[in-house]
Amino acid sequence: MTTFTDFQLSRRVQQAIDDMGFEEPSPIQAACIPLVLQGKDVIGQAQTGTGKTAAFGVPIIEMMGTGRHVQALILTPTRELAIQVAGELRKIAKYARVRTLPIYGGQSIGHQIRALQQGVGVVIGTPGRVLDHLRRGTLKLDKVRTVVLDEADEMLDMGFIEDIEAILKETPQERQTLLFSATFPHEVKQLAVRYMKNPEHVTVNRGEMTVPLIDQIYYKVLERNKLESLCRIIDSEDVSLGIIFCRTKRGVDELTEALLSRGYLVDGLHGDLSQAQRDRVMKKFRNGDIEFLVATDVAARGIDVTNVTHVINYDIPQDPESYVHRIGRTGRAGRRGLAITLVTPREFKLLKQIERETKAPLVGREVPTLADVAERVAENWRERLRRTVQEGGIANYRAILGSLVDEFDPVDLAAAALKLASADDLHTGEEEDYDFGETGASPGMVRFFLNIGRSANVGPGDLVRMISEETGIPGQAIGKIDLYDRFAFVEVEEESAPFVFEALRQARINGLRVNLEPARPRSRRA
Ligand SMILES: Nc1ncnc2c1ncn2[C@@H]1O[C@H](COP(=O)(O)OP(=O)(O)OP(=O)(O)O)[C@@H](O)[C@H]1O
Ligand SMILES: [Mg+2]
Repeated sequence: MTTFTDFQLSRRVQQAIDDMGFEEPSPIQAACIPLVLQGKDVIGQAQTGTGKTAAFGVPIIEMMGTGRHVQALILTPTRELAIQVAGELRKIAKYARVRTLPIYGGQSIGHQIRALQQGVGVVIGTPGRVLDHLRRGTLKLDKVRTVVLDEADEMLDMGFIEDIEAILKETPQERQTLLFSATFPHEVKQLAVRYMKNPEHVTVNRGEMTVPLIDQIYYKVLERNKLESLCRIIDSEDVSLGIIFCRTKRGVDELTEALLSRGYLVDGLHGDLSQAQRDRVMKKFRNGDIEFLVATDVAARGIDVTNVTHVINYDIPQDPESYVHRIGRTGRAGRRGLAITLVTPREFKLLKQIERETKAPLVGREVPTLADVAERVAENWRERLRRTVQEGGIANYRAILGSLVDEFDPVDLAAAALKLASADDLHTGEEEDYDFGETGASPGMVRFFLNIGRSANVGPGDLVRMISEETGIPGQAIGKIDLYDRFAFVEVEEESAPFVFEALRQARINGLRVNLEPARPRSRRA
């Protein structure tokens, strides 16, 4: 087993590592630190939350020479990540007297210029702002020894590649180049080699892209019930801190509003906010002042906040890499985490693709019914009562009950107190829920009425195939089909019913408009 002392680091750096509480190097650190110290170019791939930052940060600080020029440049895709990586490097450099500085858009450039003029050893920046400084002549990279692309596959992707090339041109040819990420699509590795000299490839946990400590589940949801489904899921989970990912900035704003108005403690983060707002939101999140951060993919990569117990993909990620990074915001540094993905019928194919490419063990679950949620909430209250009785300190409250104990049944009194204490939190009656009711179908099946218009030449086999293609559910899940001239009755398994219903409601099979409804849909309120 490797220990940090095996690297024979200077006392200043070793002491800082001890202060950070790192007892032994993680596998990616064990493999990369010696290589980087030898001056090698490295492509380092390891799962999310396994210490890649220190894998390059420790040797960079260790190798720092004297002089007031920039010796190392670290590029990150987002401002929040630049700030965070700078923070980690500052800790490693605590005794080494190395100045580190994050430079990123949205922050006063004058402030950054003054800081740069004082002499900075390690610059951590986003490409746009780094280029800005290069053009103004306020940043010189001609003596840089080491360049790191953190989240390298993202940095070498369309959005950044031109900027990266322009920045690399300003650095010496003989520089050391380090690339790190949890994901490296094959094409990126091929491209990356162009900027490197005989790079060493370090891959930890080959073949497993996601972290085993993260449980991965998905819920099939209907587009129109998505918000309600999300709320039920959150209500039935014991969340201490979570991130909810949306596809668009507008989606973030809308969901943040909707959750706030339902009384959840949330705030939103995306690229259209001012830097001051972004800083405020991140601070609230890191302090645990909010329960959920609602964010675009701006928070998907690299962000390290301890105690994130839940990551929820409200909108399914558009590619497997994004999935890996998003869910990697939980389950970090050996902790457990839960990743939840909501999938609408149209997105089912995407889910299958993610499952295939990440080999992610995704388990499907049913959205909790209101009764399920109510039971979970009730159980939480029972647990709180149990704890309060056991912990004691309630003698004064007993006294307050006074003569009530003679007038009423103690259980009635307790129930009344619970009613007051829980406010609206506890649901005691039955409520509206999704219910297809009795539809005269075979056991375990739900029967749909399908209006197929004037498509006289569609046979039962065609229908099964089309439904299966459109929804991604296997043909076996589709039962008896009664085909008439312009309509059909179709049976599907009960658990797939809402799903199939939604998919087919929107579908235009073979250019024909399809109207579908449960043979007898109804909702009830007791
Ligand atoms: N050797 C270590 N021992 C204990 N904790 C560590 C060690 N190395 C790093 N950590 C901690 O683990 C957490 C995750 O580290 P880091 O952010 O570097 O992960 P990462 O591999 O870069 O993840 P991502 O792919 O999400 O960017 C951090 O809080 C970091 O301080
Ligand atoms: Mg990282």
